Amino acid sequence: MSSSFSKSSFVIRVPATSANIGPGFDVVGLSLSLHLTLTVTLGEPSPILPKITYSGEGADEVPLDPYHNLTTRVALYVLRCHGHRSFPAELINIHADNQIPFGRGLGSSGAAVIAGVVLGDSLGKLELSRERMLDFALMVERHPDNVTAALVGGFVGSYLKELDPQATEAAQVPLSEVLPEYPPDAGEDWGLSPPIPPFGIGHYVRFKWNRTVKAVAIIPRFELSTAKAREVLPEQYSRKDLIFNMQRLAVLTTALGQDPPDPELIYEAMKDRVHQPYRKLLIPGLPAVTSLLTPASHPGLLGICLSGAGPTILALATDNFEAIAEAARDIFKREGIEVDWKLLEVASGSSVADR
Ligand SMILES: Nc1ncnc2c1ncn2[C@@H]1O[C@H](COP(=O)(O)OP(=O)(O)OP(=O)(O)O)[C@@H](O)[C@H]1O
Ligand SMILES: N[C@@H](CCO)C(=O)O
Repeated sequence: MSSSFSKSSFVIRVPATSANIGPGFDVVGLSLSLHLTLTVTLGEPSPILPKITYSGEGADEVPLDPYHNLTTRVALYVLRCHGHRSFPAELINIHADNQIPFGRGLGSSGAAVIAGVVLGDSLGKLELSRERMLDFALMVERHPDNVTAALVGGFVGSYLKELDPQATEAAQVPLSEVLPEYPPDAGEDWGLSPPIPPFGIGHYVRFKWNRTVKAVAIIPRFELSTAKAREVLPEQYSRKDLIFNMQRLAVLTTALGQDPPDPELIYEAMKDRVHQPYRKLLIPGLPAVTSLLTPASHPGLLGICLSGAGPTILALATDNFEAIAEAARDIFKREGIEVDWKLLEVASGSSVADR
């Protein structure tokens, strides 16, 4: 990932992601072909704060003040950790064009965070490694599945490393210290002592992916915040349920790379007992969609699950995409829920390019 400041304009592109893929709660993520694209314009140094313009998903609700927008707040965090007091004076405009719907389980916040880390890296000419970028992202979004897949692309598994007590404390500082209220009150200095991430918070590996497998995203027309969808989960699980998920996850990570893919194996391996059963209360139609659509009823279907924290449903398939999506639409309709659907490919990770 290159970052040069001699460019007058550059473009950052970050994909959507689907986390969990059934049993891999907070562990696996898949990058998908919807993007958050930032076009960054540099010019003559100016004391005026950079202007943010925005189009696409979330345009009616996203803050355009660089001190309040998630992406620019994260960029400022990265810059502050490297001795910069504020945005560079040469930063004139950031245009964000976003295809990733907010609060639907397609990793919009993870993409915004990764875009911010990459932006901070480029503006500060930091040349951070991907591993170090992940450390910064994990100080903001603390489950690694979405941000890792958005950063590196593909079908990815990740874990948070067990750090020594001092580093553990450093990695767990409250979010309000990582992304403080900006700007400071008049006369106050926000200083140059933001919480620096420890090194190596997250580790990841990319699994094989069979390119004939596509993702049908069935997207209900309502938002569900990740925070709300995590609140309904229990603190503890039975041994039986954990073994159920681990057995399936171990099979799934290899099964989705095999050629040809085995629908019987994958369908069962995408079942989950750790998060989906609890989230059905927030997503009417979820149990019906994940149980009534099968490879027998819809040839080409491989498996079906909740995408991230929901409410989007992800169907992995090699064929029959429209019939799968329309069948899911009918089930949601019975619950009074309208949906949109998109056929998506597995995408590359985040990138920076000259304009
Ligand atoms: N491009 C963006 N720019 C600024 N803020 C964003 C952007 N995208 C998302 N956000 C913020 O993230 C929030 C959505 O995050 P949330 O974690 O609830 O859902 P999600 O990331 O879409 O879903 P999931 O984490 O389940 O995949 C939005 O309401 C908004 O505040
Ligand atoms: N693993 C996370 C992904 C959502 O960001 C969850 O399911 O809550």
